[in-house]
Amino acid sequence: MQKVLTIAGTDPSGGAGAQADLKTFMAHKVYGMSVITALVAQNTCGVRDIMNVTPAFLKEQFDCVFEDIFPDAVKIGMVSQPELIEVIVEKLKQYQPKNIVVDPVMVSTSGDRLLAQKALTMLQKELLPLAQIITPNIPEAEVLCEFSIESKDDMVKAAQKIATNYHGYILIKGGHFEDCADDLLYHDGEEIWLPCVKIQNPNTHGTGCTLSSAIASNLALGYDMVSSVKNAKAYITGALKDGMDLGKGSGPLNHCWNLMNKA
Ligand SMILES: Nc1ncnc2c1ncn2[C@@H]1O[C@H](COP(=O)(O)OP(=O)(O)OP(=O)(O)O)[C@@H](O)[C@H]1O
Ligand SMILES: Cc1ncc(CO)c(N)n1
Repeated sequence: MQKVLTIAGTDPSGGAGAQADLKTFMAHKVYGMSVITALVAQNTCGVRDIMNVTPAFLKEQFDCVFEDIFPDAVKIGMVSQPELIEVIVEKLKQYQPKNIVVDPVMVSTSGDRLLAQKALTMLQKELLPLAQIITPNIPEAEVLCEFSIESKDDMVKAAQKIATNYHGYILIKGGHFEDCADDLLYHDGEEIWLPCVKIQNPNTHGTGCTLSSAIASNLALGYDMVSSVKNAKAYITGALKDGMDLGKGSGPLNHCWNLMNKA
């Protein structure tokens, strides 16, 4: 059984964060584990409050997992404090897991800031270099490349700029564009586009969490990076097409979309 760990914040309404990650792991038939960075009081309408764990408690959780059930892949999501990023960097260097996916979560779908400003430098300088792949959405890619992204050409320029400081795979997600949801996978000067028509579904809470967890699951299952990203894109597209509609805001995804027998 392949084991996958998420290091992330929570969502009590189950659509994003660690809860979405664990559902994604389950749907990929891998064994899911979670190290929690923060308790987040949120739902489909927005974030109300954040309670970060202490660095010491984060360390304990890390050791509990790695001393007992060593993961085949690790996905890192919301970490908003520099002290917590520091612990993650230290522990990843200590344990050296093979497949590391970093979703540089900065702002929630509802527009709430999830990354403290002073944590950004630490994220860019210390955490991103440890990842095999990073998965920024358009606003996050704009922060990393320091110019605004209006088109697919800009996505390529952004990836090229980010690649001057970061040498792993870069997946820039196009979900925030109006007319299409094409994602760009960039590595070593090579561009691979993952085209997708925009699905008319306002319920996109946790799409980024789900995509990065699906990539981690596929890497743990032994797929190479390009296949892992393509499989994950197919998974998120299927979940969006399912059209489940829960909650009063931007609703969550149905992770059972490919498991349910729809007669
Ligand atoms: N309406 C849509 N139709 C098709 N694909 C979409 C749509 N919205 C998002 N996606 C896809 O979902 C994945 C996640 O992208 P998105 O840009 O929404 O991430 P995100 O902003 O980090 O998500 P979140 O912050 O909500 O977790 C990408 O593959 C993107 O192309
Ligand atoms: C805990 C958490 N991580 C990530 C996101 C981004 O959607 C969110 N809303 N909440």
